[in-house]
Amino acid sequence: MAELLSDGEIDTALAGLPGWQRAGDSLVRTVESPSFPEAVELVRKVAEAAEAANHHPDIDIRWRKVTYTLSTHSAGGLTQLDLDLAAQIDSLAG
Ligand SMILES: C[C@H](O)[C@H](O)[C@H]1CNC2=NC(N)=NC(=O)C2=N1
Repeated sequence: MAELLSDGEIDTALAGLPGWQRAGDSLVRTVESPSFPEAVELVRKVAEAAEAANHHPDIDIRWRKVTYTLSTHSAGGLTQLDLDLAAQIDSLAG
């Protein structure tokens, strides 16, 4: 099982993930797309990446704004799996 990250490790990682904020045991980013179909298309790509990694975000779709919430539920907090998925979402979101 992936190991929980320390507060220091999370702070260091967040310095390189400017769109993301920590909210307790989660990382959160809201991505605004130009339109609803484009927002859903991004969700589809994120879903593909998440399924390939077997690590899944919570996703809240509100018109063209989508909020991704990352946490490793089995570990009860943040792990490297969440940092990796955050970086993947960033690269898909552009
Ligand atoms: C059995 C399977 O490995 C687990 O249920 C996976 C699936 N996706 C997951 N996603 C996330 N975010 N946390 C998990 O603990 C998790 N567990």
